[in-house]
Amino acid sequence: MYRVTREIAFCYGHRLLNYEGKCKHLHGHNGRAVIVLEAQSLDARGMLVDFVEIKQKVQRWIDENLDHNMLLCRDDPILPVLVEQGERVFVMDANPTAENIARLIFERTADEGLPVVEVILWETEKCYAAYSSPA
Ligand SMILES: Nc1nc2c(c(=O)[nH]1)N=C([C@H](O)[C@H](O)COP(=O)(O)OP(=O)(O)OP(=O)(O)O)CN2
Repeated sequence: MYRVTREIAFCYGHRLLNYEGKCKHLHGHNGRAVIVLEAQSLDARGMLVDFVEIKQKVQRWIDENLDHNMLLCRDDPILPVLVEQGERVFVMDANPTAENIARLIFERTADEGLPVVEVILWETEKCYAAYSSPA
């Protein structure tokens, strides 16, 4: 089995709903997403997937949608205020935890047709969450 990974750094703001702690307030992170692809065989070039293809498909989407953006839950009461002020937001159906951001990037990578098996989202230097293919 072969694996390739590419790391994508991006900055985002968020806050957690239904959470008692400092993360219930608006704050930001320098996050890193690690995209893990897996396959049993290689193409004629000897590659599982060209690292450049991961950049073109996944990093571009992250740059355009998540980077320097506020990731907020659809139910967040501050959402209409920010929209009214012309602020940039990315609306999530779920609470914007590291787990749910990892899943969001996983599903986007799969939608691009890449053989993704895991996405790790480093939210801080010390904490990460991962989402992998259902068994
Ligand atoms: N399982 C999860 N736990 C937490 C999440 C999360 O997404 N999933 N998110 C947060 C906060 O958003 C953020 O990550 C801050 O965490 P915290 O450890 O409190 O902050 P620091 O890394 O700055 O820790 P210090 O010890 O204050 O340096 C919380 N939990």
